[in-house]
Amino acid sequence: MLSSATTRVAETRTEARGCALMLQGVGHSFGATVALESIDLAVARGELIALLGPSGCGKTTLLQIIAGFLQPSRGAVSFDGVRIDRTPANRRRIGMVFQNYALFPHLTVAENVAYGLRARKSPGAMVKQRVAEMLARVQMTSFGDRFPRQLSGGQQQRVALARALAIDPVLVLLDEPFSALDKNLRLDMQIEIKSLLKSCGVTSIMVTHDQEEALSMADRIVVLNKGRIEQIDTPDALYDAPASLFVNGFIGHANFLKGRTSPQPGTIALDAGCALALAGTAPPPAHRDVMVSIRPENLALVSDAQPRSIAVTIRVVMPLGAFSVIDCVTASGEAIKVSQSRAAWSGRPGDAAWLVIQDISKVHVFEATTASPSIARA
Ligand SMILES: Nc1ncnc2c1ncn2[C@@H]1O[C@H](COP(=O)(O)OP(=O)(O)OP(=O)(O)O)[C@@H](O)[C@H]1O
Repeated sequence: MLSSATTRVAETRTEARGCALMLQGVGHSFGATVALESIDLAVARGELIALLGPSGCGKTTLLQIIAGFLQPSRGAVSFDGVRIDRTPANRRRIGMVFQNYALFPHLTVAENVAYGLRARKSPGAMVKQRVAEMLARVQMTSFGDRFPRQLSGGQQQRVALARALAIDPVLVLLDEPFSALDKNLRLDMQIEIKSLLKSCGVTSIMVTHDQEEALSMADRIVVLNKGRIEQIDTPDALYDAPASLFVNGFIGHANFLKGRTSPQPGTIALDAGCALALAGTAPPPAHRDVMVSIRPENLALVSDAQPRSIAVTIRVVMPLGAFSVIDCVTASGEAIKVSQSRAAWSGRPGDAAWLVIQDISKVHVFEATTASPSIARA
């Protein structure tokens, strides 16, 4: 009979075989600074993962550990079930795309793409064929003889990706890949690079502090905060069911209103002066201070009081094309933003109005007092 330790090792190997990259208890400290606590993450083959979080949360440290530029202080990194945390970076077959592209300025586009293959001593004919293949893939065939300085930001980005993919990597790591591009080009490049990575079927991990970028690109997002994982989920699940107040505030826009749970199960008295009847099956306990999160698009402004509506005064109306963002204030002094079709609201600053919650099941309630608030879904 197997001991429990042996069984656990066997289970771990089986789990590891089912995914491309596995991090188990990975932590890192720079002297007294704990950059990463204990990260557990399993990435499936072909998956595109975004590491998302505010400045200093440990994204770059984690990426460097995966790339092999940094040895973790604790834990194990495996690829296809094999430990790689002692494998040097140049033997991991990982393609990197950096923030500033990091193309070699003295090499042509074709030589840049060929660089990793030549470093691996691939035969000349094979290098030539692979470079042509990669340049065609990123639609840069006619740019092979140019130097990086003769390219636009978007074109340099494509070359950087072609160079990363040329070595037929098991993993592609992208470090803030769009931050040097202007806003208009950024969305086009996000679409292009996502479809390229997906068509190659390569497993990819992208670091970003831009939540919209993570939401639009990734299959799953790892939200990091102070060196710890707050939540790993699909973009939709993170938006619709945030596991903590931090995730709720970090992903998308949210209004947070103070309130207190009433003795009747599932009822909350808002400081803003109305009572909410929650729709979920797990209401928070009675007599607790709570934070109620309501997304701006889950509110509608109306000009007459309705049952369970929140009385507000309009402060600012910001027309944003088809939609307007309307900034209001409650009688208790709390600010609330509403996102509403421009045609649906014609009020002006100073007007009294009422807010109606559109879908109570999309309202989230967090206990206000704990450092790591537990969620009670409305
Ligand atoms: N070489 C280093 N020496 C000491 N502390 C470091 C070093 N590198 C990072 N840190 C610290 O480790 C923590 C995590 O840093 P890291 O660069 O991984 O964060 P990040 O999420 O990538 O931040 P940013 O988005 O600003 O790049 C921070 O507190 C940072 O100050």
